[in-house]
Amino acid sequence: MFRSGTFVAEHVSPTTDEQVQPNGVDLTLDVVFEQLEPGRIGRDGKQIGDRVARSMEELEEKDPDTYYLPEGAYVARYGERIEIPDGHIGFVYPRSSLMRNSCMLNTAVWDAGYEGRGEGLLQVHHDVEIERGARIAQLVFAEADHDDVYDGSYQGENLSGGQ
Ligand SMILES: O=c1ccn([C@H]2C[C@H](O)[C@@H](COP(=O)(O)OP(=O)(O)OP(=O)(O)O)O2)c(=O)[nH]1
Repeated sequence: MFRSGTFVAEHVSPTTDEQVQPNGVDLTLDVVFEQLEPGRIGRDGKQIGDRVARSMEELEEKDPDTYYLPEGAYVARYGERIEIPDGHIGFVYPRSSLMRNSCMLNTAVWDAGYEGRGEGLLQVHHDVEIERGARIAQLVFAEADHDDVYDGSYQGENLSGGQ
C-alpha cells in the first residue's frame, strides 16, 4: 500500500503545506551539477565522475536564483532531508509540469533506512528555466518487506547543507 502525503511529510524536512500532496511530498531543486569526467561502475565498486555545480550567473540580472538549462543531462540535488522509514520503500517521480516541459527525472530505489539529501538525473530535452527551490519531483512511500536496512556509501549524504 502507498502511504498518504501527510505520512511521507513526517519523514521529509523542511516541508511547507504547498509540498504535501495527496499521495506524496514534492521535492525542491537545490543544486544542479554537470558531470565533467567519466565515472566507473565495476564488479567490486563504483566511482562517481568529477562534477561541478552549475552557475546561475547567466540569468542573474534578469531572474536571480534561476538555472537556465540547455538540452542535456544534469544531476539535481534535492533541497530536503529524506528518511525512508522501516517497513517502506521510496520512489521519486518527476513533477508533471517538469515532464510537460519536455524534461524528466530518472531515479533509482530509495532504501529503507536511508537518510540524506539525495539526487536524481535531470534530463532536459528542451531548454528550460528552473528556479532554485522550485518543486520538481514527488516522493512517495510504499510499504515493503526488507532485509536489513540501508548501510551503503550514500548514507547521510549532503546533510551539512553545502555543495
Ligand atoms: O533516485 C535516487 C534513488 C536513491 N537515492 C538514494 C537513496 C538510496 O537508498 C541511496 C542508495 O541507492 P543505491 O542502493 O541504488 O546505491 P548504490 O549505487 O547501490 O550504492 P551503495 O551500494 O553504496 O548504496 O541513494 C537517491 O539519492 N536518488
